[in-house]
Amino acid sequence: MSIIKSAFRVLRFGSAKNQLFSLESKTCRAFSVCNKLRQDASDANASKINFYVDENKEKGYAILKLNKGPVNSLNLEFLTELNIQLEKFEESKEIKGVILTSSIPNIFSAGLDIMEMYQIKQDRGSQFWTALQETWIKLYGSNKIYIAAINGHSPAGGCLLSISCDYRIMSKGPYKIGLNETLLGIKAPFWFRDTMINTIGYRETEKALQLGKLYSSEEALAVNLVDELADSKDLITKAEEQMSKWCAIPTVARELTKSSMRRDTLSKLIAQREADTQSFIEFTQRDSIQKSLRMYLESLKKPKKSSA
Ligand SMILES: CCCCCCCCCCCCC/C=C/C(=O)SCCNC(=O)CCNC(=O)[C@H](O)C(C)(C)COP(=O)(O)OP(=O)(O)OC[C@H]1O[C@@H](n2cnc3c(N)ncnc32)[C@H](O)[C@@H]1OP(=O)(O)O
Repeated sequence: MSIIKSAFRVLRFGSAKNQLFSLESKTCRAFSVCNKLRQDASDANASKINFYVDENKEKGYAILKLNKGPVNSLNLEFLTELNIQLEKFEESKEIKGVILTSSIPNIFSAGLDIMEMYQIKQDRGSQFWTALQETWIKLYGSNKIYIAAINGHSPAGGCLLSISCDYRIMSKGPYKIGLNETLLGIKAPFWFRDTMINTIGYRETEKALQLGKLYSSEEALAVNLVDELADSKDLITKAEEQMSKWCAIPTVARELTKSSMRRDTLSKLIAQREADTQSFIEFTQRDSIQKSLRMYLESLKKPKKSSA
């Protein structure tokens, strides 16, 4: 816990502001295969391998594979580890860009870990929310090139991760992506909303957020929520091709352009991080919200109907 607390302090008070101003399936063929891979991911998780990093310094980019079974849900510990890794990328002279993907079949990320909000406690809740803010600031405000290779479902916080990147390629298949918070009885935070507006525009975001819409991959492409679709087997190759293209652009000009496009959205949260954290705690502690979260958790835990 003390490691988390010190990392939390570094991340909380460390580089976020400087960073801002310095820059600126296909479905598994058989359930048994899928379950085996899931189990492997869970085993790796038990030994605390929550993500893998594959750095190709010659080509100038890294592949970051989320690996926190079963569904890459974002809890405090995972976010803290991710933030440390994102900081390492940011400081690297050799790495120009990162492909963000998942090693778990059919799942990019299930978003925030609902257990972090259910029966929330002030102390941990604040640390959790601050770590999430930090992840977003680091990703959305990064100087580096981030390409999301979305290999499966990507609801809510999973969608936020991908729309914080510079380019998104999604696997063809029965996958869903979007900000579905209203379906959980909660309102998407303003910085989730604004990142979505910056990606798909105001009107589409207004509809999507009110309805809690989860887009199929084809629908996501049609509204520019993702930039490209790929067969699952080609996803990483396509992301690498795209990365090479982005890496070939003059770095400073690209960074300044990115920074100028994203500065206002980032500044809004940076100016009110503590108030945003407090709102999160107050809002999440409400009885009505806790009731919605409990019902949602129960619905997730219901035994799945056999597809046979
Ligand atoms: C005045 C007020 C102002 C307020 C301002 C601030 C307010 C702030 C409010 C708070 C805002 C928070 C924003 C929230 C963002 C989020 O990200 S919330 C999380 C949303 N995520 C979801 O809805 C996804 C839920 N999961 C799924 O739909 C499916 O699991 C899946 C991803 C499609 C995968 O399906 P499948 O492969 O069939 O796996 P499952 O069997 O469903 O799941 C496996 C186990 O994982 C558990 N699980 C799934 N998702 C989560 C999760 N997000 N958190 C925790 N746990 C999860 C699931 O229960 C299964 O568990 P077991 O049954 O124990 O195996």
